[in-house]
Amino acid sequence: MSDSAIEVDGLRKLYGDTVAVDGLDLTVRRGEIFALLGPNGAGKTTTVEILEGYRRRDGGRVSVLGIDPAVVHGKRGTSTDPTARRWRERVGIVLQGTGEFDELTVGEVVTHFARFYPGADDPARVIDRVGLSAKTRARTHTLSGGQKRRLDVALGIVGRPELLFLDEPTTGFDPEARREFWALIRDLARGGTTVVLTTHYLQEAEALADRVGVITAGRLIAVDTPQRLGDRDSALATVSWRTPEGSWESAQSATPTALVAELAARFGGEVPGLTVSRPTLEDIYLSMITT
Ligand SMILES: Nc1ncnc2c1ncn2[C@@H]1O[C@H](COP(=O)(O)OP(=O)(O)OP(=O)(O)O)[C@@H](O)[C@H]1O
Repeated sequence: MSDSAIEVDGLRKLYGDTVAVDGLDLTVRRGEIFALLGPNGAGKTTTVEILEGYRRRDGGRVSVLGIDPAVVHGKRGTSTDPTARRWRERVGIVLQGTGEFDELTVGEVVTHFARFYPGADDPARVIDRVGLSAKTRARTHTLSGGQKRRLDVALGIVGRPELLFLDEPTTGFDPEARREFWALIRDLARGGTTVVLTTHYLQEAEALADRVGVITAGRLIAVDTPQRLGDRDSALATVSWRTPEGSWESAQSATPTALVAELAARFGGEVPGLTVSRPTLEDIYLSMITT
């Protein structure tokens, strides 16, 4: 079995004259959490939808769990085509916001979706994992925005997928729900699930991803761990402190430890208001997409 869950080589997608994806190369390893970052319109959703078998491509080579998703395009999980059916059973998808199923309750919807998968998880357990147990009997149209999103996630994982796609999964979540969601995703990854997510929350990418990829104008311009992206780990540190007169000073340094030692000697001990910081993932990301 290949080490890669996803292999993409020279992917291209046009909408009329618009080049949405322009020769994109990407490898996602089995078992990793991979975050795709990029500005609005960069081509993330188009790329992910091609990988999910929901959109046709115009060029390039794509393999997802060993299958070209073009083969399953237009064939649903209930399809009689055995290749399409088996592949769809192995892939979980959380699209950008659905979460409403007329008069059905949360419990009914999750139980209904579970029937599509031979190895489905227990619906009650899944509802509990996404923090919706108290809403099991609630009709889906009565859920809040964040609760509908949790239901989307429940439907994405109820089939116990090998590979899970999450498109902006925590939009509308409150901070506590977001942290609970991160714990759930880490738990799935520990259990061997490969996770590909798109997000505009850099903090989310940093908290979750083993590697991040930055897409601009339909190309992948950088791939690395959140800690090393754009040489972040070797970027200059900013040291700030308060002077005896009460004003603030700061200096950039490649050797912040030495600078702090020097300041400590100068102050004869504690340095007032001392902070040492490196560029955040957001700083690095913004410098990448604006150059
Ligand atoms: N169905 C479509 N028809 C025509 N153009 C489209 C279609 N879908 C996307 N595009 C265009 O393709 C480009 C890439 O869009 P895409 O939705 O993949 O970007 P994205 O990175 O997911 O953006 P966002 O962060 O806003 O979700 C954009 O220029 C968009 O306008």
